[in-house]
Amino acid sequence: MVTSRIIPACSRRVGKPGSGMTSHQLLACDEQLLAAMIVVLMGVCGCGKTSVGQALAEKLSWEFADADLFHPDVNKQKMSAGVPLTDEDRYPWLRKLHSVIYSWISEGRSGVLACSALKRSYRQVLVTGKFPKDIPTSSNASQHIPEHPDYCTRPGDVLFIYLRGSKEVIRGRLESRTGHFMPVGLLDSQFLTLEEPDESENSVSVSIAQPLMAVVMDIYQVIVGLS
Ligand SMILES: Nc1ncnc2c1ncn2[C@@H]1O[C@H](COP(=O)(O)OP(=O)(O)OP(=O)(O)O)[C@@H](O)[C@H]1O
Ligand SMILES: O=C(O)[C@H](O)[C@@H](O)[C@H](O)[C@H](O)CO
Repeated sequence: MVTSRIIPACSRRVGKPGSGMTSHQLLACDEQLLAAMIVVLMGVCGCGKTSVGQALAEKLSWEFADADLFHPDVNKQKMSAGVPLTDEDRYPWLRKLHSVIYSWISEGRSGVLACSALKRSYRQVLVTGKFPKDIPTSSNASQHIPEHPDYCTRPGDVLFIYLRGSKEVIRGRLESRTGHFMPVGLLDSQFLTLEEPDESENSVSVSIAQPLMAVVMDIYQVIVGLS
């Protein structure tokens, strides 16, 4: 169930789901009306970003990327060892994910990105590609990846879908999950780090306390409503 909805700043048309045409083909038909749309499924570990994201992207015939595949090994080793990531660990990773978003947009392809994006500042890096001003100059994040001043998306290009659930429900799902590097023990720190998106961000909150395909359909209806 969608409980709070924040309408994106910029209304848009996207490739009609189920039309049989890719968003790229539709863009070629009418460049004025159609634009790529990026949906970021965000939330704490185990909220369903990957499962929901894969099913949603398949239903829409959109691109899909899982942010976990973009972590450097050192980040995964840290999480596997039960140590939460820091801002410095996350910023270069978020910048890489911004590049994924930007390449989809610049090629007129709509896409779904599964990414925790726990803090507001992380979501800003995803959207703008720029690090916050207060990042320490000594940080790995600012040293390893150069700034791209004109490398940003437009308002409304990126819609955040916050997969909202209780710690109890998510803990239960994580305890049943197998073959994943993320330990259940990091769930508390994920909730502590989480800054839920507010009215100032292009965001929609969706309850995950329902079957997987019901979550997917809630999000699908939001997207159809924007097209
Ligand atoms: N709505 C749902 N109902 C029941 N089980 C679900 C639902 N959504 C996801 N799951 C299950 O919960 C577990 C966690 O889901 P998933 O791995 O997709 O979460 P995630 O947010 O991508 O996690 P992480 O951030 O750790 O990669 C999986 O075992 C998945 O099958
Ligand atoms: O920001 C973070 O702490 C990370 O992205 C984590 O959320 C993990 O990548 C994910 O949850 C494990 O799969």
